[in-house]
Amino acid sequence: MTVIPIMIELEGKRVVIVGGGRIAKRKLSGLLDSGAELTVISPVAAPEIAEWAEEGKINWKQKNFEPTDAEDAFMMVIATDDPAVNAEARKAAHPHCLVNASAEAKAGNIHFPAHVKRGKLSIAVSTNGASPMLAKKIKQELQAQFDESYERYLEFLFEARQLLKKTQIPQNTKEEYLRGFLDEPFLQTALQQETLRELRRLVDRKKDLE
Ligand SMILES: C[C@@]1(CC(=O)O)c2cc3[nH]c(cc4nc(cc5[nH]c(cc(n2)[C@H]1CCC(=O)O)[C@@](C)(CC(=O)O)[C@@H]5CCC(=O)O)C(CC(=O)O)=C4CCC(=O)O)c(CCC(=O)O)c3CC(=O)O
Ligand SMILES: NC(=O)C1=CN([C@@H]2O[C@H](COP(=O)(O)OP(=O)(O)OC[C@H]3O[C@@H](n4cnc5c(N)ncnc54)[C@H](O)[C@@H]3O)[C@@H](O)[C@H]2O)C=CC1
Repeated sequence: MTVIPIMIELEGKRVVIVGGGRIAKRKLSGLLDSGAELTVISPVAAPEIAEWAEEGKINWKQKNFEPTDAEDAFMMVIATDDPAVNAEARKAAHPHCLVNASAEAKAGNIHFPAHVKRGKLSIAVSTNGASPMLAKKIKQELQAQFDESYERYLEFLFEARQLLKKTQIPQNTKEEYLRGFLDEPFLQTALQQETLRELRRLVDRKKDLE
């Protein structure tokens, strides 16, 4: 059996986090910007979780987990320090629910990979639970290799590709351009801006011909 990496949109989806400790906080911090409807079930929670609840970013139900808390959950993150509670929560999950069992790599049906995000670029590293620490180490190496400048670079690549699509340049030439943009010098803002200006001119010329 092998695991398949996917990117997932959680906007408006109900995500239930069981437990409110260090691990629940870490998983939540990666979920806050997803637009998901986040609910934490835990009698006690880390200060940051309490703050997020006060700010209205999440719901915090200050109580022990009960099976009804799993109702309608699209995803569950199970992260209490009590194996019996974790097992109860897993059992309560709907068969179609995405379940992250943080305390047992073999249980559940999704893992969170270590994640480098640079704007539109995402690099996820997974060891399938063999060594989360190696995943973290590789993430740190990738963070150094793909520094913050990649965020702007991805915006450039996106815009340049959209503009190219609007020109009348033949497909194989378009692909040559796109490949060219992957060369090192295009990481520089000046060249990015100059290229976008030229592409905009090409698009305008096409409009003039129409
Ligand atoms: C299966 C998985 C399920 C899941 O959580 O999704 C899982 C499971 C478990 N982790 C455990 C321990 C640790 N996990 C970390 C760190 C991270 N763990 C993450 C993911 C995953 N951990 C998923 C597989 C990822 C993969 O390998 O592909 C990362 C990558 C992402 C994230 O957490 O978002 C994040 C790095 C964050 C970053 O990038 O900075 C550290 C180090 C640290 O905290 O610094 C330790 C202590 C050292 C050690 O034990 O190795 C234990 C034992 C618990 C116990 O002792 O009871 C289990 C349970 C088990 O092994 O059964
Ligand atoms: N996946 C990962 O990356 C890692 C997972 N772990 C595992 O995650 C588990 C949790 O670790 P931490 O967050 O550090 O523990 P923690 O002690 O900081 O937090 C445990 C939380 O569970 C809550 N809890 C206890 N009983 C509950 C109940 N009946 N209903 C709802 N909530 C309840 C507590 O209120 C507390 O907020 C550990 O047992 C460990 O096995 C540990 C390290 C890394």
